[in-house]
Amino acid sequence: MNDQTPTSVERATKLKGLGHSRKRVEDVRFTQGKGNYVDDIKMPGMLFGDFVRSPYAHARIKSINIDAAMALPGVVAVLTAKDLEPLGLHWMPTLAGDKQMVLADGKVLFQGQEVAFVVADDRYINADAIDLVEVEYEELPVVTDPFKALEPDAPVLREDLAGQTSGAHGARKHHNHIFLWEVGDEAATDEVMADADVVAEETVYYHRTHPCPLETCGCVASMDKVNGKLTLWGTFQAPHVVRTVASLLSGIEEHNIRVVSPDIGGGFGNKVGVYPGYVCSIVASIVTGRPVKWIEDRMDNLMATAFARDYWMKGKISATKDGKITGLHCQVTADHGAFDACADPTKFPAGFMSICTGSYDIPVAYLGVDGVYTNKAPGGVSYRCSFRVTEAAYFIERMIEVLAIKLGMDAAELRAKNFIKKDQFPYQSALGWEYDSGDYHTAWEKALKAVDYDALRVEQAERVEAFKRGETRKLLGIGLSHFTEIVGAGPVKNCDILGMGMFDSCEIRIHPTGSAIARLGTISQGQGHATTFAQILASEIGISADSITIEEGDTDTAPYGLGTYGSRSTPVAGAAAAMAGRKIRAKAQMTAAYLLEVHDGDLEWDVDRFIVKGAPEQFKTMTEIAYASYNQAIPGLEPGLEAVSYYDPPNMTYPFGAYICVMEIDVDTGTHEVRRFYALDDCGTRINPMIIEGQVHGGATEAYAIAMGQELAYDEIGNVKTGTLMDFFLPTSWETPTYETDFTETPSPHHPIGAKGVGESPNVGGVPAFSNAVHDAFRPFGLKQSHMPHDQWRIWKIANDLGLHS
Ligand code: PCD
Ligand SMILES: [Cu+]
Repeated sequence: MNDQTPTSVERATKLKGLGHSRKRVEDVRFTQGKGNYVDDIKMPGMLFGDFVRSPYAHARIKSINIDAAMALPGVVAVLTAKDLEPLGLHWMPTLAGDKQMVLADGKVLFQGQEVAFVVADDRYINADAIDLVEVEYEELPVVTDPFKALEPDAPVLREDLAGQTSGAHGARKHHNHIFLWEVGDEAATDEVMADADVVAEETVYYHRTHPCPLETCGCVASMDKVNGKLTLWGTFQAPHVVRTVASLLSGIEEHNIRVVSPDIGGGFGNKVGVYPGYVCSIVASIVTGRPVKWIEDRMDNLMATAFARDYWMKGKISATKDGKITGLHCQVTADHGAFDACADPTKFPAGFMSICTGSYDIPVAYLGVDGVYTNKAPGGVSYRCSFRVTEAAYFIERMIEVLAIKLGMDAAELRAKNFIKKDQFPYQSALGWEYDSGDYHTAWEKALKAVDYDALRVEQAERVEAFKRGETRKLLGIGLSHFTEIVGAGPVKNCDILGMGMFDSCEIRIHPTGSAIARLGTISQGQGHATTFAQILASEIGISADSITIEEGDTDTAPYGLGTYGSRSTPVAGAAAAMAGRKIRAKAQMTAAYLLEVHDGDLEWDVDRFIVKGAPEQFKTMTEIAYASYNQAIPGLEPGLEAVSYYDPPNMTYPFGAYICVMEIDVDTGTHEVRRFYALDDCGTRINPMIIEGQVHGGATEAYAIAMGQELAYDEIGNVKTGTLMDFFLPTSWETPTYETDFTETPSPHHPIGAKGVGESPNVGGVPAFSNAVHDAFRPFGLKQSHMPHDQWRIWKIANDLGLHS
């Protein structure tokens, strides 16, 4: 080699592959206002659809009169359940094995429920027409409390299920009961609790909230009657699933349906489910023969689309006197709203709530979850948390704190004492998971050291003394959280959605001049897949990330995949990308061997080329190989250089992290100030450190929102009290704390590049850190448990109840 030849390191740097903080390629378009969102789609002759929604949470519909609305010029159609019934589309299946009304069929079950679909020439006519639809309601008694819903004389919500003693997930014990899901060994757990030295008990409530992405949900449906093709653009987190479901529901053959997710303005789980708006838009387009657009407004989105959480978790945790945890018992009452439309893998009606033993080595455990119907909107989703993992993490991280209080032990020490040890991985949890890898002690020690934990405890103790002497009105809280996530659903053998196995895919096509396009079955909603998937491929196939186009979201071109949620893109589609890349390399090696006139086995891969072993000056670069693949006849090889991989992961990945929040609380006003927030994440091999940092900032901010003020609140008669952004807390830059990010790197042993997901981790770990900080500030004054969100009023109330205002 002469001096001009770049070294391997120089060439690797140029590729911008794994570990490179490559700038997000999608941002050029976004920052210049050149994104292409659903509402940007405009078609000739396009109509607009919008819903008449129920003002009541529970009412019988006595009549619907559409005459006045139809008489308004510009109104093309008004659909009601009666129009959908002959098509069998007035109800639709939910992702959880239940069914849901598309348009109110005889009654309404939550405020904001879709009653009629008005189709008109423009949005303004629509708004007027909605007011002209006359619906006569007869109010029925409302149940918004899941415990009251299970009382013997509670009103019957789902009359359609009358007499059905079992549902999609087993026996129903009451007319408002959906299922009881049980995991673990209850008898053994009870036994351990009975003779334990110490048992701490607490009810932990994780309130109802909402993902509230900046862009609301919407779609454009266009039925081309001439060639029988339906095109559906929409804010879908799982476009292929939408295509399959649309085909099964409508009877239109799947090849005649094209589903496209264009740019999406945030998903956060909200855009996983199937909503009545999609069905009605498709029907309206078929009926009118014109494209129909439906876009929610903010209130529609908050009131009627997928909520998150609403879990009442009754816990018991037992330990020896010196703090070794011996058992965990968790009984959940889960408020699912009017229809069970939770987005979870079929066999997991409470998602991965059974990860609630967290980061700890707990020998026996039991989890029971009762799903309950109430008069609230349907659609429990994993709002930035893989299928109920934030609920699980919040539960265990609160129980640890409660146990520490009971034991009189430091909560950081109690955690360290019970962590699963590094040499215990792969670790079999009492509730059935196999944790693939972890090194919790290292992460925890790093975190405690970074914030100087011991000094903080000293400062806190001094603060309490100063407070008692009347020298200050501010308390100091130290919020600890060590979480274990479970992401990357999932092995097809136990994870499916409506029977569709949860693999994912990547298809790569190398062009003759050595650049490439790759398509995947996932869909970015802001995560930056176009940037990071190209990086995985760059490292695998030796083509610069800048020369690789990544495409997702068009079912006519992308290979089948289950979509993006549950931080599954990196663990599953990312793995498929690496595997497809390796197929490309395997074929490239044969081509290189032919060109260099050596045996395949005499070659070795070196960043972007194959070199002859022992003779590195003889090589063929990927660019040369690409050209030869198309333009030179190579005996025994087909022309072209393409590969596809459908990847069924052997297990999920288990990212983890250590978060610490230091918070000042003003006892008199109930205000708080986050003095410090330290977030250490371990997501295995890091593809793009800068994107990871962005993910942590975003997720921690959503965690902050949820813990400190965000709530989807209802009054007793089922009115949504937080249906606008005036009331529903979305932090602005003004409220958002500053974050310090850090990492350790424990690769997943089964993922081809060792990567684990990270997008949801900061929410999973962040919520307990913020909430524990509030609790910890008041702990010296006797506070054990109080419910989120910790808004100003609730914090003031804690202080008041503890007698700190007198
Ligand atoms: N190791 C690693 C991992 C990861 N990464 C990166 O990061 C991201 C993320 O990833 P993940 O974790 O895998 O995830 P995904 O799948 O992709 O995504 C999903 C997520 O994501 C998150 N984030 C975000 N961001 C934004 N911007 N937007 C949005 O919307 C969102 N969302 C959220 C959510 S909620 Mo669910 O749905 O609830 O279930 S789930 C979720 C991407 O880009 C990747 O590549 C890296 O770099 N490395
Ligand atoms: Cu979740």
